[in-house]
Amino acid sequence: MTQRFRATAVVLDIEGTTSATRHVTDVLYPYSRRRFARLLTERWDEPEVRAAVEQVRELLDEPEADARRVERALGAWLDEDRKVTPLKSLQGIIWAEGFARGDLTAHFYPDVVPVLRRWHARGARLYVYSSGSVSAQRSWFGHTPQGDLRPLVSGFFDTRTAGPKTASASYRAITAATGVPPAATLFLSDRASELDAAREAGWLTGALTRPEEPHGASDRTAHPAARSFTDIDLDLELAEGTV
Ligand SMILES: CSCCC(=O)C(=O)COP(=O)(O)O
Ligand SMILES: [Mg+2]
Repeated sequence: MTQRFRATAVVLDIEGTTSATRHVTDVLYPYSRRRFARLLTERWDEPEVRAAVEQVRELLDEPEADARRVERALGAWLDEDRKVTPLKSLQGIIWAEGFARGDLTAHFYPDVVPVLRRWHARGARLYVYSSGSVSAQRSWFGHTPQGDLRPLVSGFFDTRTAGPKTASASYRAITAATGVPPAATLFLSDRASELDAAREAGWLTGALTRPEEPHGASDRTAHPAARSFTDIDLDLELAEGTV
């Protein structure tokens, strides 16, 4: 069923929305898991690695946790698919290098890229908000089978720069950064808990209910539901009171 939204900006979730969860869990996750030990031993003193290690120690409440202990924690969080900021930061470092080397390629559902190009050409502003780090998001959009999609995107947000995806304050922080009124901002995600938080911040919401997605919102979600991007009709005429 086609869903019509009057919005000037669209904020995109990645996993389960633009892209297959399986590609993340079956390709990217094992790639990072195999490289954590080396990153933590050989690059322990790099500021980005150190900052993430300190966050891991805080979460564990173990200020002296060494590289082996940190690696074990990262592995456990991966097993549980915990979207924890330091895990995502360290994965982002590893993945950025993997994409740059040509080891990794992103996945986008076939309906997504033509629609994003069309929306962008018509003047919509596109943003990304994912649990994956901004560095991972840039690499993902920069290395797709459909080419480099980064020119389509006006800004990237993650749990470090905006906050947790299930907190309405995070969506308010994104609104402050984009300057686009909440009522003219559409968030597309597969997770009802994220959509609930965006709606609480006054955003428009669209649930992606792709049948092949394991965590996808059900068709009976409280949010307007679309099975693919071709079911989303974006009306770029500015709604009264949104400017
Ligand atoms: C390319 S970003 C890596 C994907 C990832 O690690 C992740 O957790 C995605 O979660 P999302 O918020 O996009 O559902
Ligand atoms: Mg998602």
